[in-house]
Amino acid sequence: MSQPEKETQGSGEGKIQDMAIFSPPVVRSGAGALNRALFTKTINLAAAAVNDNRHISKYRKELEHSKELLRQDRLSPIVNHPDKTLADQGKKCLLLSPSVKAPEPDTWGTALKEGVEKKELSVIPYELQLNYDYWSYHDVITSILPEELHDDIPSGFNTAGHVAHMNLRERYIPYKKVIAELILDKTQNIRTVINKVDNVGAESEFRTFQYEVLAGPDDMQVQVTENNCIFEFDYAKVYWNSKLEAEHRRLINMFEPGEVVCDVMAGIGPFAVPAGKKGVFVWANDMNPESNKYMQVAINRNKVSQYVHPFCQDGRTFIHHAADSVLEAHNAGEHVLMAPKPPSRAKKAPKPEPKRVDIPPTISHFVMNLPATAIEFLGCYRGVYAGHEDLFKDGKLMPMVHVHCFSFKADDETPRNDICERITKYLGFKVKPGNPDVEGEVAVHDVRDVAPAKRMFCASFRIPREVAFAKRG
Ligand SMILES: C[S@@+](CC[C@H](N)C(=O)[O-])C[C@H]1O[C@@H](n2cnc3c(N)ncnc32)[C@H](O)[C@@H]1O
Repeated sequence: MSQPEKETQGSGEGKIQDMAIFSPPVVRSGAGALNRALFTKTINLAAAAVNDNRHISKYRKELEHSKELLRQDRLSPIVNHPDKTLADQGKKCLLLSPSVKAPEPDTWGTALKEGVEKKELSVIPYELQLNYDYWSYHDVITSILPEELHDDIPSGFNTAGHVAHMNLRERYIPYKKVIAELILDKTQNIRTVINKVDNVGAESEFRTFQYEVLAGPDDMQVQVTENNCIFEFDYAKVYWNSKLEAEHRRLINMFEPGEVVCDVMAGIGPFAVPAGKKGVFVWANDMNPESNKYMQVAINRNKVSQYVHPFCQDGRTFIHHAADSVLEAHNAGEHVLMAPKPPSRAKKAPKPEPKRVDIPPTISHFVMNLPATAIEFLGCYRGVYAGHEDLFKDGKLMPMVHVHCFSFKADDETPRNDICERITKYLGFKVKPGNPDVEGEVAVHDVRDVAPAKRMFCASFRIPREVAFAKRG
């Protein structure tokens, strides 16, 4: 087993080599448990003992300027004097670069020499103690993993509240416990580390995954804040991806207060709940009963129940159902009363009336974030407004669909053309890349990388009139 290392300074080494003395001991102790004690190291340096503390900042500046001061991440160059009696009197030292040797005045620069001549400084040896807490995740893991695994060190993970979710590659599996403990130690607010267990074909229709707990308690009940809303949920039972926050915000920014949005695969409501908070009516559906349950929790927690209506249906049937039930709600005069801003105390103005906001008759946006298959649901828009041409007269725009999907990673038009071909096939209407406000044209937004050759996109287009007003089958 490797032992804690004691490193001494070589002489006449280059700067890069000097700084290598700050790397952690190499501890290739295998895949077992993380032995933090092995990461203790003593580094022999020189220090400038400052005789009068009033001179500290002057010499700190001068030695920094002459590059004799130690500059090392996460280390302050000002330390207590190594002599306990002097330290108790408050005496301080400035740590010096490894190229300065205490017993060799010819390694001292002018600032140091002048300070010594004036008897304001003395150059002394200094044993710097570093331990496990000092080194970063990357430092420690590099010293544990064998060199052949250094090319692709696992460093990224998804988080959901206090849970770090890894997707470790096969060759790092023997080190999974060590990696997880390190992540726990070196990442603030992480209490549990899990690894996705790859069972071919086991990916659930609700986009949840099988996992194994690598470190910390098996506690998947998490709380996250996204787009100013709080979500509490069981990460083992519902879909959540913190990397989608910007995409959620991008679409939410397109929704206007008082419009209706239909989120066909809403999950626990990361589009719906913040949209509701800005006064958008949302028909929010998810087929997973657990998502529906936690969406209700988020609706209550964020006080958006007037605006966000949760449903638990198959998205395929929900598209027609939503269009019909929004129209019914409108016809029934459903509305919200918005509390007015309280009048300023100075003015004795009468209390303003609450503002009435009616549910409009039609849906302005449909959101479909189920990238693996949502395009295949597009046939369900056929007849969504059958017999309701009147609702879209006088220049009223047709609803906009935002459908998420995967395609190839390429700098040219290939992914856009591929997506439009698939939309054409499932919508039953010829579309091409272009301006989403023009019938038959689609704007394709590049959302994020998901795999080396695969990206996630969002295709936005208005439902063609021929599709929306077709007879229902
Ligand atoms: C990728 S997640 C997206 C959830 C949410 N929109 C978000 O951005 O986090 C897809 C969701 O679709 C739901 N789902 C899967 N099949 C469905 C279906 N046929 N109808 C409605 N929802 C479905 C899953 O339960 C899951 O919550």
